[in-house]
Amino acid sequence: MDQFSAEAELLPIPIDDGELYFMQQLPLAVDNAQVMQGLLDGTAWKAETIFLFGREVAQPRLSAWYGEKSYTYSGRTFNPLPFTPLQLEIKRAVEAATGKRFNSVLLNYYRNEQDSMGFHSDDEVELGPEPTIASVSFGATRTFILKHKKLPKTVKIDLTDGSLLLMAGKLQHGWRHGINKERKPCGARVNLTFRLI
Ligand SMILES: O=C(O)CCC(=O)C(=O)O
Ligand SMILES: [Fe+2]
Repeated sequence: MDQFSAEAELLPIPIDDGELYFMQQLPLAVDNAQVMQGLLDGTAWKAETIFLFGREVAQPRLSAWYGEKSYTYSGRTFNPLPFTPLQLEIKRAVEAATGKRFNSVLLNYYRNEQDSMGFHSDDEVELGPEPTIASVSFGATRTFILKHKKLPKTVKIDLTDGSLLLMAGKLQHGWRHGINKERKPCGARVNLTFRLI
């Protein structure tokens, strides 16, 4: 992948109440399919549970937390595993592309069209007042949906294989985001959200 090709440009997506940037292809030393396979095989995937109306149910996806600091997410504290070499390589590429630093990553594995992520803001206090979160996707394209908290506004972004989405500024204050189930069958997708705690 050519570092200076148009695909590897981090471009702003105009949005009210926050900052959003998109890069079509994060420049990496190996191709996306190899990275995807490495992440599928080399991650300690877990079916985390959540409490829904007083009942414990499995989240509709698998996930794993890696990095240098423990972290509270959806009211639960995660003790991360140390970064793997592949994660460090992706982190290095993300830091080069964004000029930002990260020390943890949440990985999510959407096995098929039935897997999803509910609407939320990544606004935990550990992330600071204006969290900068870099989201890298591999595998099947899924639609990332942003819903404004106060206004009837929705923004949809196709997160394609190899893409990088950067959320920054007041975005987590103004918006929630999530991934809906798909009606049509689709393959597996892995997403990494790099964060600084
Ligand atoms: O899978 C995605 O693109 C979204 C992930 C996300 O919102 C998160 O990890 O907080
Ligand atoms: Fe999120």
